[in-house]
Amino acid sequence: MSLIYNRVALIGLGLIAGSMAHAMRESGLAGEITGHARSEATRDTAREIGLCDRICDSAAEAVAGADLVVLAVPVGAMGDVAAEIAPHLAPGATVTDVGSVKQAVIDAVGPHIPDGVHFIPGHPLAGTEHSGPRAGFASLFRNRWWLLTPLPGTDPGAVDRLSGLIAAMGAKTDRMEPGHHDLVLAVTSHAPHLIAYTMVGVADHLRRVTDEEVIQYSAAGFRDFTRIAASDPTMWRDVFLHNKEATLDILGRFTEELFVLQRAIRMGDGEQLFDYFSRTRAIRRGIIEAGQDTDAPDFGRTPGARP
Ligand SMILES: NC(=O)C1=CN([C@@H]2O[C@H](COP(=O)(O)OP(=O)(O)OC[C@H]3O[C@@H](n4cnc5c(N)ncnc54)[C@H](O)[C@@H]3O)[C@@H](O)[C@H]2O)C=CC1
Ligand SMILES: O=C(O)C(=O)Cc1ccc(O)cc1
Repeated sequence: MSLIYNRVALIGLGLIAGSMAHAMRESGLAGEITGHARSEATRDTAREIGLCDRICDSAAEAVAGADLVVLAVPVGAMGDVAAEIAPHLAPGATVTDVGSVKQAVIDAVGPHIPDGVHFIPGHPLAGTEHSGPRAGFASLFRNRWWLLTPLPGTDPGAVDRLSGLIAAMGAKTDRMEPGHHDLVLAVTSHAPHLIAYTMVGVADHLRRVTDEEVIQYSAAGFRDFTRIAASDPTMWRDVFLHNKEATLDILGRFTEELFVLQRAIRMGDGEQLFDYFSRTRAIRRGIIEAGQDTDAPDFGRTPGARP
């Protein structure tokens, strides 16, 4: 594959920026990659592992002359970073971000973007529970969605160029309205993370009573909860504070459903439980049959594939 941007600046050098650096280097998509992180320790680590071509001590230095700037910091830090880099952005450059929330980032970053610079908010739907400059890997985005939420009137050429970079890193792009993005992600990612955090908290209380049994004998479902609950606390604090309404809406609905099931258990209403679980099983099977879960076992869709 070939060069798409001459100079890419990565602000924030964690899992996502690191994975982008590896993916861009693997395929020669950027002429030069500069990087900056707020903490000296992170910059030192990034230098030590050769994450970028140049690690800069200031964000201003990193973005100077860049034709693509990627904001890869926690959602709550996006506005301050945008204010800091704004006077140093090159005319015609594109600024994108990778934040898990879109409307709040647009509100915080948008006002700082100078005329003649394209701002194209984005969100890769790919990640792990690991963070920091050593966490990134080139294949993170492969076969994953990367949503863009461009504002009306954004230069289509700039959006196509960024989409080209994302596709070259192996991801699939789609476009969405920011408010809709935030609602969809509240259902599919933000509320589930909060539920995982809560469930691990509950088990932690119980563990004191049951002498470590909960963790020792935990089956796969609970292990997944503990993996998710090990995610970066700063990042997730910011997600909930900046997608407050949608997350509270979904958690309200979740609580109502939970009470329905709780009552069915109390009343011994096996039929209601069975019907509910049959519906959710059909939803999961529908997702797999539509080929929308690339991680799922094959279930005989492909002739000759192992089940
Ligand atoms: N971790 C995940 O699974 C995913 C994260 N995201 C989003 O990507 C963004 C980055 O997340 P990760 O790479 O996972 O985080 P990370 O915690 O691995 O890295 C964040 C980096 O930002 C730096 N930083 C923090 N505040 C800063 C500031 N004010 N100025 C400069 N640097 C600063 C930190 O030093 C660190 O290098 C977040 O907005 C997050 O919501 C998006 C998709 C998946
Ligand atoms: O590790 C997991 O299971 C994730 O869900 C990763 C993830 C976290 C945050 C995002 O905004 C997108 C993806």
